[in-house]
Amino acid sequence: MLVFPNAKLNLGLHITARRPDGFHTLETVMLPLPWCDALEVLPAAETSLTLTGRPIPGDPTTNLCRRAYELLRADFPAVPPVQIHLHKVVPIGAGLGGGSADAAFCLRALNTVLELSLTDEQLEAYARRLGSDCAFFIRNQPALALGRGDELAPLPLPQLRGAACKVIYPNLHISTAEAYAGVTPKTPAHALSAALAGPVETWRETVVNDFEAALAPKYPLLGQLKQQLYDAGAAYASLSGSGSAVFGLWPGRELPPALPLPAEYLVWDGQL
Ligand SMILES: C[C@@](CO)(OP(=O)(O)O)[C@H](O)COP(=O)(O)OP(=O)(O)OC[C@H]1O[C@@H](n2ccc(N)nc2=O)[C@H](O)[C@@H]1O
Ligand SMILES: Nc1ncnc2c1ncn2[C@@H]1O[C@H](COP(=O)(O)OP(=O)(O)O)[C@@H](O)[C@H]1O
Repeated sequence: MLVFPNAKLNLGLHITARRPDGFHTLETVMLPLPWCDALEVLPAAETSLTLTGRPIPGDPTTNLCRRAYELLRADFPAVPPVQIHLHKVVPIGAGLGGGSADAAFCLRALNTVLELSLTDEQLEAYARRLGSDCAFFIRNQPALALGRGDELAPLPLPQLRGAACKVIYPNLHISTAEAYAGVTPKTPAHALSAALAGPVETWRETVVNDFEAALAPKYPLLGQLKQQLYDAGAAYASLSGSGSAVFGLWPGRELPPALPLPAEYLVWDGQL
């Protein structure tokens, strides 16, 4: 079975408290971004994971696809071995949730290939054990995320349907744990879902990603890229998640011409 794990964007992100287990509670809205990896899962004589494309840091045995399979095998010891191939496209350490998407799409593909008949609720429970963001990718629809980022409620965003979007990855890996460590949690001035109910043009004043201020002293480049997107006419621009990818939105409009950016940056242009 061949699937295409897509990335996500965060629209606003409030870090509201630090939990005793070291994780943080947050309020964010996530939406699927059609920038995709390719993942194939097939029954096989022996279990294997092969990787092509963008190099993934860390030991392949800790790859989230492998961990997804091991998690299911622990509960279903009779499942046959599988051959997994991941072609990595989405940049890593970008705030685009690429690894989390691979994990969730792998769980979904294994559910089909191994005929486990798990429900979305059950798949979300497995996904949560692999990472805070993973559960989002099981249903893979725009959602308000609370708690550790894994308590999800659908939040349709009709004003963004078909919006033009540009994502810039400035070839900079930001560790999620390090980014959280730099933020002082606080109660948000107003609820994110209320701010997002307004026209996209108002979001510049009302929708905030708390990681931006925390990362600004160390990475002034991120603010400069955001300004470049506004200068190119974006209705809204922001860091995604804990960065380093920055995106701009042009609802109901064409994308601007290519921006002057260093050759080593990756740019995704498309429609939501
Ligand atoms: C910041 C967000 C926003 O959507 O996305 P990314 O920027 O990573 O894409 C997420 O909260 C990232 O979720 P995810 O990438 O799944 O994180 P996890 O693997 O669960 O945790 C990695 C590390 O981040 C910190 N962490 C993560 C989630 C959370 N709610 N509180 C935390 O403090 C912890 O230090 C943890 O050890
Ligand atoms: N399949 C995978 N793809 C990407 N990263 C993976 C994968 N499996 C494990 N990882 C680990 O997860 C970390 C975070 O990956 P990712 O979700 O892409 O980050 P972010 O959401 O911050 O952009 C990486 O540093 C990598 O070591």
